[in-house]
Amino acid sequence: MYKYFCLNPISPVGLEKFSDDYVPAGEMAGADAVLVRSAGMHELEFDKDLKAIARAGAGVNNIPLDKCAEQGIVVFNTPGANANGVKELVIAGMLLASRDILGGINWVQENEEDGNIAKDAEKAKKAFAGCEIQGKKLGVIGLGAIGVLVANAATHLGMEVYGYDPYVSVDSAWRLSRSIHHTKNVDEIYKECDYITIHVPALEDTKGMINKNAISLMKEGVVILNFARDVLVNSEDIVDALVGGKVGRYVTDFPTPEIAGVKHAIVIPHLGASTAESEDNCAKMAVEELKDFLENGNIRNSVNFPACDMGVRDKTRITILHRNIPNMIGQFTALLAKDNVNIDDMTNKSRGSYAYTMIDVDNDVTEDVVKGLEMIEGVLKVRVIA
Ligand SMILES: NC(=O)C1=CN([C@@H]2O[C@H](COP(=O)(O)OP(=O)(O)OC[C@H]3O[C@@H](n4cnc5c(N)ncnc54)[C@H](O)[C@@H]3O)[C@@H](O)[C@H]2O)C=CC1
Ligand SMILES: O=C(O)CCC(=O)C(=O)O
Repeated sequence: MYKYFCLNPISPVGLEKFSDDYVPAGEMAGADAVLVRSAGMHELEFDKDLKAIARAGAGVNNIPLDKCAEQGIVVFNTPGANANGVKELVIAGMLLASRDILGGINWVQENEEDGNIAKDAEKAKKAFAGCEIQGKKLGVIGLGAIGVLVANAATHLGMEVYGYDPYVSVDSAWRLSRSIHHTKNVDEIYKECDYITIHVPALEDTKGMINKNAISLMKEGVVILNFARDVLVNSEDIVDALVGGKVGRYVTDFPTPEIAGVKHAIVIPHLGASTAESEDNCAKMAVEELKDFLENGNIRNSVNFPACDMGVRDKTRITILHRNIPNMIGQFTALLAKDNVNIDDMTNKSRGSYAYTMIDVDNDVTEDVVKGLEMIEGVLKVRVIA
């Protein structure tokens, strides 16, 4: 029996995929797995029962990845599962920034008692006029799951699209429309584009990337869209640029005290992935990843350990999360051989400082063998799935 704990509400469509071998836990302590959306986990303590955390979403800056790795806790995310939801809101954001739709709707609400509202609207509407996005230049920074969808959709709306991503994956490159101008220098986007949208993770080298230097290169009245993370945009610099008029509109999915209420900022309460479809997709993918890991030891879509897959388990499987250092496999196999445990199949994968070894064996595995494996310097967590 496995216990899972949801730190945020997770779509029941996903949770229904857990079999009767899984029970929801009332608290995190003692859970084998945690499901989370945006809840901050940096201040939490994890106990030794916790084996995996699944982020039902893309961004993992709310999870202490290194601390988890050190404790042998595998962290998963659900790449692409909410990308369409975000893409649609980015398109809406561009339209809200181009035409004063919100101002117009507010005007109607303020004048709802006006018996002459139809006639008065025809006079008032010039205050809410705007421009079209067709023919304008859009710069997309970050061509991953979301960036590619936004870039492709914008071409269908008649925009001229520039894309920048120095680490673009082969899959993303395949999906990207050929009409997109692939730039190798982000400054080209800053200088050329009327709309700039960022779709990169919050990392040390992306934090504050939109700052006064970047903004100084941009066109007067540029529209900046941020559906990635608040920290990517320097809040003082964006407020100054909005007040001074250099930035025409800043559309962000991340309310902060600094930006909420600033004129020409369009602030949305983190709704990018809040669609039934995205929530269901993320929850289903997260649950599938957890089940495959807990039942078979397979790792798919982890952000702190390597991908590793030995298929559906049909015999006793030993899984070892460990540091990526020499002579680990030699020590594991020597220890098993000493106890006459016959290895049927095994695999080892590494990623940065960490590695993972899966071993299928023909015999039962004794407590002594498990203790012996755990005592090997560099081993982080040992599990026997039988
Ligand atoms: N508003 C919302 O509800 C949501 C926000 N997000 C945010 O959007 C981000 C992107 O999501 P996905 O597209 O699904 O992730 P992804 O991992 O598929 O794509 C990120 C892309 O950014 C690129 N990148 C990394 N550093 C870069 C840099 N310095 N310059 C240019 N490109 C760089 C990577 O190569 C990758 O192609 C997430 O990390 C998350 O923070 C994601 C989903 C929902
Ligand atoms: O779960 C959510 O609503 C947040 C989605 C998000 O920001 C992400 O997937 O990175």
